[in-house]
Amino acid sequence: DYYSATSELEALVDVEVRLVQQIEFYLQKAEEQQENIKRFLENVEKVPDDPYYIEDYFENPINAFITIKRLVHDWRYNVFEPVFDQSDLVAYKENLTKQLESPDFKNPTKDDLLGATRGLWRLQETYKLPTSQLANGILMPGDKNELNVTLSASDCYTIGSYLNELQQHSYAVDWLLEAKAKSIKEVSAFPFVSELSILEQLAPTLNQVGNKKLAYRLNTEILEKDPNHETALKDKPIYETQLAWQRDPRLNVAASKVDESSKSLDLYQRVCRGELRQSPRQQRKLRCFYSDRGVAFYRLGPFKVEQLNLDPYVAYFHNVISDDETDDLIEHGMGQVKRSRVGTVGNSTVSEVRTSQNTWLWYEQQPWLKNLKLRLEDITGLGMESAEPLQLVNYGIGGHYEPHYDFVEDKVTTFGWKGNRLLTALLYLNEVPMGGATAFPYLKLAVPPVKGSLLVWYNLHRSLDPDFRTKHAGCPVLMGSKWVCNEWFHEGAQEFRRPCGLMNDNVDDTLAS
Ligand SMILES: O=C(O)CCC(=O)C(=O)O
Ligand SMILES: [Fe+2]
Repeated sequence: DYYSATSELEALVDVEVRLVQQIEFYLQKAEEQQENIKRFLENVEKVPDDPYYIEDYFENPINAFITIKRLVHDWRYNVFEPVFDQSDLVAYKENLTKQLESPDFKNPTKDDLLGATRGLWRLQETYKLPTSQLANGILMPGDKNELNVTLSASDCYTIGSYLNELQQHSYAVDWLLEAKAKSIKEVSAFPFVSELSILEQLAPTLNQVGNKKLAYRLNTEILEKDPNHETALKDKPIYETQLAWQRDPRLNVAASKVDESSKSLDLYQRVCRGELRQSPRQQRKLRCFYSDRGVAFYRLGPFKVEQLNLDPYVAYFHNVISDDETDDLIEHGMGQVKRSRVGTVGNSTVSEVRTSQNTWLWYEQQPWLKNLKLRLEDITGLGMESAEPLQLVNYGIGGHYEPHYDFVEDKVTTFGWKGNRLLTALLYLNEVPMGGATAFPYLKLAVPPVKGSLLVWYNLHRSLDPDFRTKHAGCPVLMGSKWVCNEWFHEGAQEFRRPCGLMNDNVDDTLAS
């Protein structure tokens, strides 16, 4: 699909470039034809229509000839035939169809548009972006919108309609209202959407979200524009009855229940927005320092460590990988990534919980990754015998990964001797202009992506019991795209490197120096 990663999106530009070429070719032909016909008409208009002059005019045999020729010949061959003859158009249509259906020309589908709409909606919900701002191309307060992108009435209308399909009716109302306001202002826009079409969507949606009053008013507006409008006529008495009910307080039952899962989602979104963060008191013991991780090789060029949380231990290692390496990884991923799946091996599905694309890199098959592998081992102090291949991930429009644990419940069937995912090493490969932080809702921690830096944390306690405080998420990408690498170190074969403890809650200090 086109919506879950930006690498695929770039291919769309090619599609459009070719479409532009085709249509330009068509326009050029059509314009040439128009020019010819105009010139022809100018000549015809030179013939006097005043009887007094006509006689004079035809005294000249040449004029007589060209007039007759025009009627016998020119009108037919130079005007009617080219205009009415569709064979040029047929050839053109065939050419275009052939291009659109060729295997290297993947047309985006309705699902892509639904996916992109869902992405926009997710951004709007997570970052609390007002619809009118978003419709005018402003992502964050203070954003200057230098590219001057705005959405037209037709765009807003499409988003509204698709949000209805996605059952997000109250957001749909916002977008349709925006479309309505814009359609009144945009008189000569193309593509054009009529106020009536907008009202036809808007009135029932308002009804659905419980705003009966406005639904009724807009339904009346539809009838003002088209007194015989079938649906509006049918809906009118329904709205009237509902309004009468609403006015009766005995029929007014307000029920608002918030379920557990939406509460947890709300917590995550607040962390993504930066509304919830660690207090200075929580942060007071965090330090930044240089570390060679006990490896002589790094004595002269130590890592820059930034502690982000002490228990469970979460830390940033900065400047771990060079621009050349990040570029190589991204370039490698460009043509390879496929829609990400969630669930266990053999039992995974595509899901809106994780909208991104990814691919796996096996170290044995990619000798150029040898240095990176060594570096990851040195930093973590762990071995890669039981580790997974490197996972390369790309997030597109509104791409995110909802809160989850990296460990699995049934480690024996899933991973055998390799055991559970002990430590996550997350490498950030590019700058993300807005959004895309890695959020730990329980730790009130949102880690912004820093290009070339590595985020590490243990998913398991010293006892190898899962540490549920490590629940984390990839916040939606608000602007740009996000490339990361995941490396999961497993329990297997680490017994001397990270010896087990008897207690769950031994504070982990293996990474802390
Ligand atoms: O993209 C992120 O920031 C987090 C990714 C993640 O948690 C995962 O892939 O398991
Ligand atoms: Fe994760």
